Amino acid sequence: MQFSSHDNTTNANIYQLEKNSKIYIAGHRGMVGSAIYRKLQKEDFTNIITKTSSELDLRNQQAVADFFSTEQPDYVFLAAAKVGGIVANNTYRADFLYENLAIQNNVIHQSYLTGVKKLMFLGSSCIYPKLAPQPLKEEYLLTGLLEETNEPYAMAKIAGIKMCDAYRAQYGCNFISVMPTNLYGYNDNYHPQNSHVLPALIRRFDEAKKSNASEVVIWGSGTPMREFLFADDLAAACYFLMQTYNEPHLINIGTGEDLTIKELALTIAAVVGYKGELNFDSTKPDGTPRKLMDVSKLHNLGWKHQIELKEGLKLAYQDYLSKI
Ligand SMILES: NC(=O)C1=CN([C@@H]2O[C@H](COP(=O)(O)OP(=O)(O)OC[C@H]3O[C@@H](n4cnc5c(N)ncnc54)[C@H](OP(=O)(O)O)[C@@H]3O)[C@@H](O)[C@H]2O)C=CC1
Ligand SMILES: C[C@H]1O[C@H](OP(=O)(O)OP(=O)(O)OC[C@H]2O[C@@H](n3cnc4c(=O)[nH]c(N)nc43)[C@H](O)[C@@H]2O)[C@@H](O)[C@@H](O)C1=O
Repeated sequence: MQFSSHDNTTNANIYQLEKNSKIYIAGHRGMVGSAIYRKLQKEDFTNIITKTSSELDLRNQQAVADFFSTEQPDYVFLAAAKVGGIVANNTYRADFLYENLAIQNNVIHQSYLTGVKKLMFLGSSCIYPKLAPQPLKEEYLLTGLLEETNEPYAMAKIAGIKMCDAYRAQYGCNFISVMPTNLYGYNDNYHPQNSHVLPALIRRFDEAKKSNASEVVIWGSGTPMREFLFADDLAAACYFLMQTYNEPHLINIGTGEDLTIKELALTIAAVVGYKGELNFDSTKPDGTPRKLMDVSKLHNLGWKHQIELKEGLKLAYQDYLSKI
């Protein structure tokens, strides 16, 4: 193992993923983790290890230490987290901060102790300042105040980025941080209150269509802008970066295209086949006015998304229908 200087530059040993490398996907039943699992299976990886949260609670320091010292994974995708939409983030503020810090502290530290060759930490676009210039460049991290509704979650994610960088700088660990934009896809969370906007509206429009409701409630003003990436595209980007990217700091993953929440609602209504009216509920928070990712760093490395929003929405709606 090489020792690094304190300037956070890349001094970690670089290894190549092998088809029989032991790969731990933390959070493999979630939307992102299951997409990464599918991708690795498709690429013929033969030694993927997984645990559900009831088999291994990643908040439990001793349990995580025992797991890592027994299993000794070579590579780790850290896709386990407490995740939710704007109201869940704002309501369960303590849980979002505590649980995410605990999970990432345990997994990152034990990965260091057991000599994991490379770890990928998944952050989120909410780490950027609420009113940062658009599109969001990686260097805008910590240049302004965060959006209030998800500040605890964002603080945990920022700590995760800094932790990966600190372990790289002090111990030469090849731990990388990727920042996905808002995601959707198979195995999404369709909870009426706690989910993100896209799955929430798929459900609400589908229920309204089936009950012949004359209107559908959309939270907030409908004017905030969001960018959406299909989770299987995200998994492909994670796989690409796990093979090719070995730098400190962070890298954005997104499409580089966004739309208003009203436009999103109208697009989902068309995919679902709902023909009634939209009713905007101004008692609900808007959150950040816009968070469009600058994806030039990722594009320059040679990766671009494949699944456009309309196509992804059809796939997500089919998945929703297959599960209700
Ligand atoms: N969804 C989105 O729009 C975005 C997500 N991200 C990031 O991507 C990552 C994955 O998110 P996503 O797939 O959507 O989330 P999900 O809620 O779909 O999945 C989260 C997974 O984490 C696991 N998990 C949660 N708590 C624990 C725990 N205490 N111990 C062990 N496992 C636990 C769950 O395991 P189990 O099923 O076994 O209970 C679950 O499978 C997160 O880091 C998130 O911050 C980033 C940007 C946007
Ligand atoms: C991924 C990202 O997700 C969260 O941030 P967010 O982007 O604000 O997430 P959201 O999907 O919940 O909302 C997007 C917009 O949509 C509006 N909106 C309309 N109607 C519904 C609705 O029915 N549900 C929800 N949730 N939002 C709705 C809502 O009012 C807001 O203006 C972070 O907390 C954090 O978790 C994070 O990193």
